[in-house]
Amino acid sequence: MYSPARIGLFRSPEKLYFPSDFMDYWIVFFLVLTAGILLRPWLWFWLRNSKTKDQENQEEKEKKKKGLIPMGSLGWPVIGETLAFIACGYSSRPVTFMDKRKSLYGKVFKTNIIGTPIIISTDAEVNKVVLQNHGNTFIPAYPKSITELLGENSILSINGPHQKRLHTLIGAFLRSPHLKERITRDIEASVGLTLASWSQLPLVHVQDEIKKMTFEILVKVLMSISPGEDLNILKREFEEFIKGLICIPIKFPGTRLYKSLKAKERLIKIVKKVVEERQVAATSEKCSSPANDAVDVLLRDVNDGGCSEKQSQPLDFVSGKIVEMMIPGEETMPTAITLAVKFLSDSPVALAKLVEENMEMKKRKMELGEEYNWTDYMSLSFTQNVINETLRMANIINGVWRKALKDVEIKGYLIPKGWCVLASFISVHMDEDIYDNPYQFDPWRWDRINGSANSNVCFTPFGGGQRLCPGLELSKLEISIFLHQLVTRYSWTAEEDEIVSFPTVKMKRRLPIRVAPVDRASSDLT
Ligand code: HEM
Repeated sequence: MYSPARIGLFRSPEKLYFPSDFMDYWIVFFLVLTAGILLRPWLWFWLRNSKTKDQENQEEKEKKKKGLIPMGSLGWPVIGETLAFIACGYSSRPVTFMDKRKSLYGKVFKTNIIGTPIIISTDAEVNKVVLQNHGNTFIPAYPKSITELLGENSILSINGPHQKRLHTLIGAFLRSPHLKERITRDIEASVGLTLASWSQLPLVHVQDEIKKMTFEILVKVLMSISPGEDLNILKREFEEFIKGLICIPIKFPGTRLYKSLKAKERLIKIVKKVVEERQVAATSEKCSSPANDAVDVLLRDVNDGGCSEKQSQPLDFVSGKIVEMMIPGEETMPTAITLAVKFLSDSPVALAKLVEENMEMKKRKMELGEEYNWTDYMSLSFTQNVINETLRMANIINGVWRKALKDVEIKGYLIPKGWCVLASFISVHMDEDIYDNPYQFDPWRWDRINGSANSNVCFTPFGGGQRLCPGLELSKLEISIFLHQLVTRYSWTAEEDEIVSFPTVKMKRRLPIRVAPVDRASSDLT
């Protein structure tokens, strides 16, 4: 509140009557007016100037932002550069799309695919930052049909602490020596029966036939179901379900998406029966032994109060997660094995070395009268080189799509909020500045590359960072066992075939081969 005493400087204390107060007001008014008149030009200039500076800063920021957005072309309205992208996918060099733009705009560029403006990174370090995802800036971005089929709480699309928790839980189980020891016997049995049946057939299409085996092993790991009628029904429903992963996202009776969603409901029902039986057994016996399968792992977690927000329907939650975990393993494993057979069929020198290494171990084991341990398979260094080289060249998951939740700057490139980024693994795997003769199947290159393949930012067939594939070690073990039995007990001849990369990696003719048993122990190794 105004108090005349505060301006006592302008009056004597004895003149404290109304006109004096009135004068005080006048003096203040006069001073303010004078100051206002004198300061006005300066104020006007200052305000005008500072406004311009704000604008300038804003403009500067926008300019800088624009300058940082990677260069590139968004192509035609709506379709963007989709046609060129798909055409390259169907060719024998799917990476041509990226290579062409890389040479025009640099390692990170923008484009537009299927109506989505997207930044593609062919730079291993940028990919690493995207995969590490510190600060949870990126979320997975899938086509609409996939998000519809997965549901919003799927392990493949959730983020933050729940994703981390589930990832750690599943990863710890899939990497555990207990599982690997136990599953080694199951894998050996499945591979043995599969190869024996192949040798009875005049012609085998590896890509189709191997799926029975890999699915059988996957289901064993996830819920301990053995071959039989239940497994056959499960397989049928699962195949119907995944047909809709890449389809037009229209959902009404008769459409592909609708049929797949119905198959998912039936699939969850079958899995839930297994989960319910296991829950009954779990409550009747106190279990302290290590988990035998993923159902055990998830049930124990929900019973211990984990994943608290899903506690209202814990058995539905567990069943849903089991079905979701079938997706990443179902297609990738058969493709990896099929392409290993393809590359070895075309590389007799590498095959001879593989036979030699595996026969040495087989003879040693026979002499000692020992069973194989999972570590025996993983210790075969050339076999591991063959697997790494297969995964590098096969590019089964050619990259991952993410969406930026805010503006992110990586290595001087800006990924604006709301944009998608494709971290392209295939571009790095086939980059001749990183790998000499990248199109040549050369397992020996892994001896020349310093450091482990598992910690190499230029080698990411299993992704990396927060979402690194939890099935990595299990996959390598399964492929090792398959290759061991194939090359130590059988020989094969493959018919001509080609790899196609769109929409997923496949053999054009499903890789037809003829398999025959051989007794290598008593014959020459080559
Ligand atoms: C050669 C075989 C395989 C390849 C090449 C492969 C590749 C990948 C890749 C690249 C990712 C990361 C996806 C992303 O970042 O968005 C991933 C995630 C995943 N994979 Fe695999 N995978 C293989 C086998 C398996 C198997 C056998 C299983 C299960 C037993 C499995 C389970 C998973 C799961 C659950 C995730 C999601 C992890 C998460 O988002 O937290 N994968 N896989």
